[in-house]
Amino acid sequence: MSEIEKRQAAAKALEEIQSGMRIGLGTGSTARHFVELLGERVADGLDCLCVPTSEVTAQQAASLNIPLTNLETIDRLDVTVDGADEIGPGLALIKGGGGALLREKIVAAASDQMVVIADASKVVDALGRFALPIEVNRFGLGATRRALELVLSDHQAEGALKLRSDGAGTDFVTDGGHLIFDAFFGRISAPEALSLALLNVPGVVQHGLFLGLCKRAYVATPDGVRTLND
Ligand SMILES: O=C[C@H](O)[C@H](O)[C@H](O)COP(=O)(O)O
Repeated sequence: MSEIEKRQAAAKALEEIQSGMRIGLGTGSTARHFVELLGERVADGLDCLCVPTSEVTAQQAASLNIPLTNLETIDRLDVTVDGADEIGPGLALIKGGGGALLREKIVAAASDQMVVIADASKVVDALGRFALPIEVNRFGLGATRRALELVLSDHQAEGALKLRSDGAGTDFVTDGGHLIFDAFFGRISAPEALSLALLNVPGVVQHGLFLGLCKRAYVATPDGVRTLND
């Protein structure tokens, strides 16, 4: 996806933002454009209060003087704008390619609406081509891995579990201090059942299937931005 298309999708989502709104700020290269554009509106006098979904987004937003708060101080958000790794039927999503899935899901669930911004390559007929991130507690990692392997086998995963590395030979650690397994399914035919099975593993903190959360997606194509509704 070109940066131009990411920005076009972000600009479309920005049209939904009105003064006084409480906004969840997503994470990733597409959400980054939204935060940048929101920062311009704030500089022009827009009144808003935002909850970031990662330390990276918090730093970006703070650098743009976007007013930030948290979910202890406020109960609900009007809207969350975030990217996605895959957008499947019914606007079911895979998220967490950047490791922010836990905070992203907490913030999306506390929002009246979740709006996703992406390019057309993210839209799929069935979820699972992108590896599903599964955030796990470090304690009991071997036991969690074995339990997850059973879940993968029950759900006909095409590949193995892979503990995410940070690229420098050490484990990737999330903002919450957890680790991530990436699970290669190929095709997820029963997302709801898979979600429940994963959450049933004691060491699993959260997974990157976002089901029933996204209300609208703005998908940038070379011919313009398409709107998908759930
Ligand atoms: O953990 C990261 C998030 O779920 C991102 O929103 C997702 O990976 C999409 O990122 P990008 O916009 O960079 O493709």
